[in-house]
Amino acid sequence: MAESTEVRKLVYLVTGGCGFLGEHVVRMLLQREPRLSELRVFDLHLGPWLEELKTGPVQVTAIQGDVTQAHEVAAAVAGAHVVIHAAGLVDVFGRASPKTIHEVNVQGTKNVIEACVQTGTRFLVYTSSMEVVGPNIKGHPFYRGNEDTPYEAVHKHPYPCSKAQAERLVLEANGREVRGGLPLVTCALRPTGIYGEGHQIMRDFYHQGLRLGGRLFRAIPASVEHGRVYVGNVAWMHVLVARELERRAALVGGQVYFCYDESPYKSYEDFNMEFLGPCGLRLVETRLLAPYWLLMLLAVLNALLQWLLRPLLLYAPLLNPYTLAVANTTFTVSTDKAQRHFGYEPLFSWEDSRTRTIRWVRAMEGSAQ
Ligand SMILES: NC(=O)C1=CN([C@@H]2O[C@H](COP(=O)(O)OP(=O)(O)OC[C@H]3O[C@@H](n4cnc5c(N)ncnc54)[C@H](O)[C@@H]3O)[C@@H](O)[C@H]2O)C=CC1
Ligand SMILES: CC(C)CCC[C@@H](C)[C@H]1CC[C@H]2[C@@H]3[C@H](O)CC4=CC(=O)CC[C@]4(C)[C@H]3CC[C@]12C
Repeated sequence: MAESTEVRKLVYLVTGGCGFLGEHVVRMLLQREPRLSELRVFDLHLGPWLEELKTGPVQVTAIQGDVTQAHEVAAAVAGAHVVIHAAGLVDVFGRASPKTIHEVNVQGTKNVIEACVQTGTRFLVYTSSMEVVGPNIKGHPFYRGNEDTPYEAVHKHPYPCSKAQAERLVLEANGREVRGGLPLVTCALRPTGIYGEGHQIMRDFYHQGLRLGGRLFRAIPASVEHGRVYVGNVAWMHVLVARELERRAALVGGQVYFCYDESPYKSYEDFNMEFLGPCGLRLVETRLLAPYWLLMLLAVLNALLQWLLRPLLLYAPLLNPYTLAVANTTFTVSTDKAQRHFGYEPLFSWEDSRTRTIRWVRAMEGSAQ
């Protein structure tokens, strides 16, 4: 915990505070926000690790709740100075229904905004996503673009649709009068594919590699770049922008920021191998064996099987037409907007991010080494 002579007087609320990103935001706030007096962690499922955080100088309040329930959200928001809204249903695999995704991501966000307005909370940071922009269903590349790069954002999938709608609501709410008469200040952060300690899909790839005798098979051409950002840097960006929302309200309010750091531009699979390689897995070149049309056929078959089996069981593999399209379309960002607007610099270098992630993969049970 950071010791500081600054007065602790601020109350923060982190929704989704027990998720992959949320846990990093919670820990980062405790380490790097010296003005914090109380940290409320709101989630549908509370993690046992929260207990160990309750012994420091900051009051950590765990709130088991559902963002789709307006009264639960309002009770959690009341009296908070800042809300970081990271709760969301991250599902591109067809596990949840489109209705549920909409309820959590859109209605949940509406509830958070209304709670701020009703209770007088003035600062709201929303965790959006690169998916709000793309890749679009036409497969247009977004090559090292920034927040102002023109791009035809066309969505059909429930997840990006819901994130885009929610982001719009948050940005439109900037300037609304909250209880007490002052204006609400909001902004949205758009991470690209987040990686780091706790990343479930990395875990899945690692275990799949172990099952396949230490091998993974290349499905996507190495030339397709996929944007990635380290979870610690995404968390740091949330902490920093939350702090600066008050001081730089006129500049930051109503803005969107991509989350970026020094992670290299690579294909999704080559990037994963930066961590899985040192943990004993290798990527086998099978592009000739698995051309794009064959992968698309498998993806469509998976979607069909999911639909057929739905009455009996949930079949939700990683490969479906949507995930294949996302993985197979270049989408990378190159921007310094967060640096210009609120002084963001990545807290973790690429070497640090890589080392930390490798250490986490190695610590997983059944390591290949
Ligand atoms: N994982 C990624 O690569 C990216 C994630 N994001 C966004 O970051 C945010 C966090 O994502 P992750 O940490 O990856 O996902 P996660 O699934 O690990 O965390 C989401 C958290 O929200 C909670 N939650 C879900 N439904 C809820 C509800 N009805 N009420 C209260 N809490 C609820 C979950 O229990 C979970 O702890 C999400 O908003 C997601 O859209 C954005 C870009 C990339
Ligand atoms: C062998 C397959 C073709 C490889 C499948 C990989 C996919 C599961 C993942 C490739 C790209 C990922 C998405 C991307 O990083 C952007 C995202 C942003 C979010 O806000 C949520 C997660 C995700 C949609 C992420 C999900 C997994 C991939 C589709």
